[in-house]
Parts: sequence; C-alpha cells; structure tokens
Amino acid sequence: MSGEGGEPQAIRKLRPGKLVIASHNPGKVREIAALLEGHGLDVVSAAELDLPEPEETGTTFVMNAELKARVAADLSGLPALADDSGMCVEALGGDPGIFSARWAGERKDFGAAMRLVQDKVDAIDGASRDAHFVCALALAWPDGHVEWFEGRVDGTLVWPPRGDKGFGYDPMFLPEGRDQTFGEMDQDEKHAISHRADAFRQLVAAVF
Ligand SMILES: O=c1nc[nH]c2c1ncn2[C@H]1C[C@H](O)[C@@H](COP(=O)(O)OP(=O)(O)OP(=O)(O)O)O1
Ligand SMILES: [Mg+2]
Repeated sequence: MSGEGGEPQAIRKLRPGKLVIASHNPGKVREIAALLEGHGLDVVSAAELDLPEPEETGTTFVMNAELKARVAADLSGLPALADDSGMCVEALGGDPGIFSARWAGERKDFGAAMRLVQDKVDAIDGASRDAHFVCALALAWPDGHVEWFEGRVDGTLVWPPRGDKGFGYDPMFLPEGRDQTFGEMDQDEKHAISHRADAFRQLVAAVF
C-alpha cells in the first residue's frame, strides 16, 4: 500500500512469537495453522482466547478481514491474522461472496447452503457453472499497523456434492483442471492450489 504521492509503506515483518488466528471457524483454523507451520509462531485461536466474533459489516473481503484482525489484536494485545473468504458464482453475480458463511444460517448448515447455490444456478437457463473462491488475509498489530493479501482459485460447480474432507462449500467446487473436488482432496492437495494457499504464499513472501 502506498500513501498519496508518498513513499510506499514498508512491510512490517512478523517476528517469532504468539500470533492470534482471528477466526471462529475450526476448518479454517486447521488450514491456517498448517499453512503457518515452520515459521516459529506460537498460534492461538480466537476461540481459545474467548475473543468475541465481531459482526462482519464490511462490503469487501479485505474490509471484513481487517475488521476481524483489528478486534482480535486490540483485545489480545498480540498480532492477529484474520481470513475473510467465500465462494463467488459467476451466474449469481458473485454471490454468495462475502455472504458465504451467512447463507449457511445460524446453524452453519452448508448442505443447505450448497443446495441454495445449486437451486439458484439451476433456475437460470443456460447458466454458466463457473465459480471462484477468494481469500483475503489481514495481519493486524496492536499499534494499528495492518498488512493485506488476497488469493483466488477458479473452478466449476458440481452437483451432487462430493467428498467430506474439507469444510463449507468444498464438496461442490471442482478446481480448474482437476477431477477431484476440494471435498475429496487431502489438505496438502488442496493447499497446492487453493485461494487460501495463494494468499498465504504472498503473506509468507512479504512478512517472514
Ligand atoms: O476453503 C474453503 N472451502 C470451502 N468453503 C469455504 C472456504 N473458504 C471459505 N469458504 C466459505 C465457507 C465459510 O464459512 C465462508 C467464509 O466466511 P467467513 O466469514 O470468512 O468465515 P467464517 O464466518 O466461517 O469464520 P470467521 O469469520 O470466524 O473466520 O466461505
Ligand atoms: Mg465470518
């Protein structure tokens, strides 16, 4: 990021020590912990610290990631990393997008959310089944500094859903050029190509 006409802001390095994973989604926390392995960080999740789950009032993935990271850094006094992500379906104008978690309702019923996506696409004559996942990461420090990164993976929607290895919409997402859905892949295979791994590659290159 650079200020108007000013020098680009230096990237803040992340030193070995405690880092809060500012997420209340166990599937995500598991993936993030694996993606951060080997960098000397002692990761602790927002749930373990009893941090609140803030309302996601932003209008973009990056805004929501920053909002979640900021709350966790301010309340814990530690650097905090948040992930805001979602599945964007071309035929639905990018929905569910930033509303991907909310489409699953309070009960986090992704079976129902996947069916809703399928029904809405199915109702459109000749609809494209193209979709992509986005992952925005925000790394916030208690003094107000923040870094952002964004990753993406393209693919198509399959029906019925396949596999039970991932979380969220994984069973209905077939990444480009593959014959297994994210739900059928082991974590390592998903991390070779996922939106989250793409964002983490950028984070790792910048802050370590
Ligand atoms: O790799 C993924 N594979 C499948 N589904 C995914 C993925 N990545 C995001 N998604 C979907 C489900 C998730 O619930 C929602 C993100 O919503 P998002 O608000 O960022 O996360 P969340 O509410 O589940 O947890 P939290 O905000 O505490 O980090 O998009
Ligand atoms: Mg959320």
